[in-house]
Amino acid sequence: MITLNNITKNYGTLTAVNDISLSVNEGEIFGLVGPDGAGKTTIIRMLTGLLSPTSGSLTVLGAANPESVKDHLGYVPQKFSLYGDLTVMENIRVFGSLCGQSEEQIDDLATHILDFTKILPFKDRLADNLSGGMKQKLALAAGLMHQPQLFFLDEPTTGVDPVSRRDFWRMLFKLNKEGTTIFVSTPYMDEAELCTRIAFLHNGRIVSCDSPQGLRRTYPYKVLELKTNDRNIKEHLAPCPLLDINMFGEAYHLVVEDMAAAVQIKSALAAANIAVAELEEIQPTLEDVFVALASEVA
Ligand SMILES: Nc1ncnc2c1ncn2[C@@H]1O[C@H](COP(=O)(O)OP(=O)(O)OP(=O)(O)O)[C@@H](O)[C@H]1O
Repeated sequence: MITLNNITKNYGTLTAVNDISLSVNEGEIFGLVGPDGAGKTTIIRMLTGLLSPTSGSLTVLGAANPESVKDHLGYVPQKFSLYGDLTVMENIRVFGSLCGQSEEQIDDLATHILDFTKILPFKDRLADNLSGGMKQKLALAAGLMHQPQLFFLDEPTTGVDPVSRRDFWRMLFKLNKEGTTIFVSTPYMDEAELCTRIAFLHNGRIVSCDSPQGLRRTYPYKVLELKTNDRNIKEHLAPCPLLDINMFGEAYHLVVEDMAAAVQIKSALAAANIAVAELEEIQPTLEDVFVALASEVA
């Protein structure tokens, strides 16, 4: 469905995408995962034909020029521009008319898609008056007016509340089950978990590409989860052989070479009179994996 061969994109002297190669198969939900500025938007814009690579080659649905297959591609850009002074239905009709369909076809399809994206009850509401989550659903609906074979979504849930994000992903799963291949970028590791395969992007390079389970298997360290209310843990554990400490919600993830470090950690905590609710080995999260991979290449 997609191949990228040694793709580089420079903006002046800045290399935004650096010698990237990957392929995406039909039926996948492929995630491009990385922090702000990693190069996600640039890659999606090259794959949708909006930007040309500086060097390297690519194919999308078998075509070297994505422009030539654009009727089969859907694209929800990161900054989707809705017509705020038009209603939901009017916005959708605009996108339908760009696909060269008759008015009747557009109305039938729009009703079906607005129903699918659960915004049909709001079809007469001005886009400006939609909540953030509903705006994203409208963006998804607009992208679907193409009935795409391959659907690109650039950080579609950034800034959307957790419930709407879950709702949004349910729709992506359903679309995927119905045969649409999905290529989605996200900075969220919980969304990365939902993809069939992900490419971790860091400073324009792919640092690893595999299924979430495969990436976890490559993790070379152990992670101990420490639950405590104390917020000076880094200080107390300074003498211990820790590779890294990161906060995850209310807990700390302590990265260690091997479990022998646990004994030292426990005695350092006891010496500092720290009440520990829990200290146990856990499976590394994708965020643990990403942090380790990113620091290897930094
Ligand atoms: N038109 C441009 N001109 C110059 N630099 C650019 C341009 N577009 C992007 N960049 C730079 O290229 C790098 C990659 O940007 P890109 O938008 O692709 O990353 P991203 O992973 O999508 O991040 P974000 O979520 O912040 O958009 C960044 O350093 C960005 O500042």
